[in-house]
Amino acid sequence: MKLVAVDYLAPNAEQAFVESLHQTGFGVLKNHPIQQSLVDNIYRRWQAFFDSEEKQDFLFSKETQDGYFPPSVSETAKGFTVKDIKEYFHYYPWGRCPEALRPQLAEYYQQATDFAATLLSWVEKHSPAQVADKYSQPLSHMIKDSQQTLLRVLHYPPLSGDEEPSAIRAAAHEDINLLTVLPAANEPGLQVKGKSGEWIDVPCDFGNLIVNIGDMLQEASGGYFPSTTHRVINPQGTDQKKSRISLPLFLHPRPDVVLSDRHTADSYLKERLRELGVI
Ligand SMILES: O=C(O)CCC(=O)C(=O)O
Ligand SMILES: [Fe+2]
Repeated sequence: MKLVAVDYLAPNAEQAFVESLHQTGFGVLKNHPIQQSLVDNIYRRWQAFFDSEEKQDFLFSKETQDGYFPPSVSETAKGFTVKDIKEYFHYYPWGRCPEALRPQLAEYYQQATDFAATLLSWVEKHSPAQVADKYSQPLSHMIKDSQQTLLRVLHYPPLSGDEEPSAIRAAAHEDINLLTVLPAANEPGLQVKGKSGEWIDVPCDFGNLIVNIGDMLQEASGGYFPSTTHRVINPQGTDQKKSRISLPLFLHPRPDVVLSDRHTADSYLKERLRELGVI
């Protein structure tokens, strides 16, 4: 299995991108319309936030799940017992955020959500008819006016050497949501699991946009679009001293959206969050 960046401006971009999502659960886009200077700026300013003690003033709320999640409470992936080596901030337009950082994050959230709606319309248009028949409404409508779409600012701190031996930055997992949109991080490390169990580096050239299928779209498409396992590995050598920042946007349907015979978005999300131990 190989992941190749699709040129957003190429005439066959839509088909090539959706085919990559079908084959691998991942699609990588270059020359896409999301403003790279905005992403750069967010990486820089949030690095300063994570380096400061100000973050303690924005501790997350267990009820609403917005705010700062310190390393001591960060996730343990399904099936693992050791916590990931990361801290993160959950941004929702209605949630807590340092005011000085809000305008940029709000702007990115809007741009990336709008672009995701376009990508979902590509997915729908290029789904085989028997797959598209399963969608309870157009995919791009499922996320319209959703209050659940989550922008996560992730900071993987430099390694100190006294991490638990088996801990990694993000243990192998699948995303819960419909679709994830992720600008290439400022350092490598993201890998996706291939069909024969091999780990493949996601092309992380600065400026690439990485898109992956989440469990909810796998559910809604009857498995045609696979929610592929991925992870973030630890850096080696002198790179151990470097932080890594990434910015996944997890597109969530409104809670009442029907995904399948078994699940609405809400019932699905609750089941998965309980498994993760965060609710
Ligand atoms: O940091 C990354 O590159 C990916 C993060 C990720 O997979 C996640 O938070 O679900
Ligand atoms: Fe993920």
